[in-house]
Amino acid sequence: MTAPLVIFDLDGTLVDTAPDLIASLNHTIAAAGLAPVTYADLTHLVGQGTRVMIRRAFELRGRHIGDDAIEPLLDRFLEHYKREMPGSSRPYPGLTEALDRLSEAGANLAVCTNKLEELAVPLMEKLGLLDRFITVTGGDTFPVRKPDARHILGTIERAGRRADQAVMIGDSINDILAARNAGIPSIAVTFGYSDVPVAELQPDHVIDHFSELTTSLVDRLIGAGQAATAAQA
Ligand SMILES: O=C(O)COP(=O)(O)O
Ligand SMILES: [Mg+2]
Repeated sequence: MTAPLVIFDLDGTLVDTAPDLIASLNHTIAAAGLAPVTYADLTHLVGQGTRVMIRRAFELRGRHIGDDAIEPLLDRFLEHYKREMPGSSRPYPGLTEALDRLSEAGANLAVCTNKLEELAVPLMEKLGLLDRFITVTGGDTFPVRKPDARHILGTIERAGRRADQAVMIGDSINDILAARNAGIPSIAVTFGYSDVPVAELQPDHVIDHFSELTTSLVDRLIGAGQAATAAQA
């Protein structure tokens, strides 16, 4: 079997960024007089990038915000988030061991996140993760983002690989839908920021800890995907 391409989501999958997202979001919306949001709120707000997160925070408080009004608030968020980076954000337990395991077995690793590239890349760099991945694509890398299949397919192309060699690992509906739309298998993690239990999203597999992310699991899911495609042909 050719070496797999293992594609990871970032926020809520590779790295626990919630405390810093909440701090920067609350700093941002305080400027508009909005009350601070909590971790429970964040699971409904995060997933579609910073602009959508700000808009959803306004909706949560019963306020509408137009596209033009978001831009200065986005700048306020970016300035705060970049200044504090990496703040208290840390890779999830067992991540580095899992990445070592996969790399030693010959897998290629990539990141497909809806976070802006200008935040995703330096965050990963500061956490010592960047060099492990052959490509990192963000929510603004292509004209579309997850759950659009083209975000994942574009990531696979940048990695120089094919869709039938890839698996997607994520924490939210955007990841599982994007994988389904791209026709690749998915693994959901239970420790991220989904607003529903991830099993309800019907991923191909669910893990509670990175110790469960083994090369045999990855090979099995990719092999099953290839078998299903062959059966349809
Ligand atoms: O920051 C977001 O809104 C989403 O980021 P993710 O795609 O890495 O989960
Ligand atoms: Mg995520």
